Amino acid sequence: MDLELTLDRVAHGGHCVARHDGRVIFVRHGIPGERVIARVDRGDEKKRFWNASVVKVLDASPDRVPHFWEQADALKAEQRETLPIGGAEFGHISLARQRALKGEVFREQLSRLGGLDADAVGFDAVEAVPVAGWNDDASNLADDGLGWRSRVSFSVTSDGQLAMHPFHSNELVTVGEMPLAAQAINDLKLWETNFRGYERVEVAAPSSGQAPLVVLIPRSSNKNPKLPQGSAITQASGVVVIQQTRGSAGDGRGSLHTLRGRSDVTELAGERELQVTGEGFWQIHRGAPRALTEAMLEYADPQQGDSVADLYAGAGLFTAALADRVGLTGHVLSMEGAPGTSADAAHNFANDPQVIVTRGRVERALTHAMRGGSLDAVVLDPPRTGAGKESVAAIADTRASRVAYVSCDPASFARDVSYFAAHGYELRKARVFDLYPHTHHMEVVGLLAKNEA
Ligand SMILES: C[S@@+](CC[C@H](N)C(=O)[O-])C[C@H]1O[C@@H](n2cnc3c(N)ncnc32)[C@H](O)[C@@H]1O
Repeated sequence: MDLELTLDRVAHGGHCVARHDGRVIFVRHGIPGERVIARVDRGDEKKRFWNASVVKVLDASPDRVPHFWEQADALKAEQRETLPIGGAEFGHISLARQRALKGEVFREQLSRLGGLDADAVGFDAVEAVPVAGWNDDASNLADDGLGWRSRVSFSVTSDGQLAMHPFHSNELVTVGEMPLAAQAINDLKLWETNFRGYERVEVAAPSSGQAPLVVLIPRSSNKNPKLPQGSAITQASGVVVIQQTRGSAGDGRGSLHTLRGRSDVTELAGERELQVTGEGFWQIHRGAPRALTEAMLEYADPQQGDSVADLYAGAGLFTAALADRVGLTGHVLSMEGAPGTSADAAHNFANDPQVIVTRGRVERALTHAMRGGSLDAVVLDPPRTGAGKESVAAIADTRASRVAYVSCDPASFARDVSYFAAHGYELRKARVFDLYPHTHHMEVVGLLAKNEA
């Protein structure tokens, strides 16, 4: 069903809100203020909320620009009678307006879920981040929002072609480029290799300049995965297979074996080189490690001799900076839940006596690891779901006076801020970074400080 709609404000998740016959409709691929024809894609008569996607623009916003990627362009997809692939749902909006919309979402989430005014915590505007490695000169880089992804995950069609999914769809659309990905990933031309027998292909282009690592996830029917043939495979620094059981090798519920070359990549964290194995977590945007570390240090403000914790630490991006700041007289508790990634952290800090790498889930392991002791500062960087009540309570029990909270979801961030408030922590400052250009996602860094009664 096609409806003529006037699009109202932006909503979290990459939609504009519209109303029709008393019903709220969440519309993708539009811009607030536009008059459009939108196709309802999830429209059960009984539901109060519908989802729709723009198929024609009647009155365009001055901020509408030609989409940089034909396969993700909703209007071109309509002409081809296909669906646009997901992952670049803001590509039809100027970057300046994308950032303004993300700022509106942050304000709205912080107010609705955290009960706070973004102005009161010094939030001004979403900040652009140059697509540059830690030690690269960023002064002459174009701000076009392309080439930032150092990690990409592709699906595979049953006949072995690389593909991506449209939003909320099981359909697969084959791809022959990924404009958001780093040049090193596009240069591999993975789409020229046949990946029959595999379900997913992930690729990581490390900041050290090593050739990318290819991670293959086989179909459950593929009991004896073989090395695919193609130039992408010979150019990669390594090809590993992750046989999944219920989770992933990162979770310790899968097994990882190497088909060719290396099974890890080397990432740069300032002066340090960190090992990240297989599909272990590393910040996706090439400029994120530096931008987030600097913001985290500004807020956590670790001093020589301090005792601090890096929670949800991954392979140790923030642990590295904290270890250098607190020095040999300080202590860093680096806590990570995924066994493979925690093993990387143990390897990465084997020569730093001030770092204690602990594998465990923060909500259960932090209290045990603290044994009633206290900390000067805590850094946390949980997954999209946020920290949650139990972890926030355990963090509050450390009596840290400063908490630097790094988050990739403004909703779970705002919710957790309200949990922190119940323990006497106040959000004092917040910055928002555009680490996912052309998508609706954003990265928030907040400073929570203990109210001195
Ligand atoms: C957003 S990443 C941050 C990693 C690291 N700070 C970085 O910047 O590279 C979140 C990490 O938390 C881990 N994780 C997820 N849930 C966890 C939990 N309940 N307890 C501990 N770690 C968890 C994930 O495995 C992942 O490595």
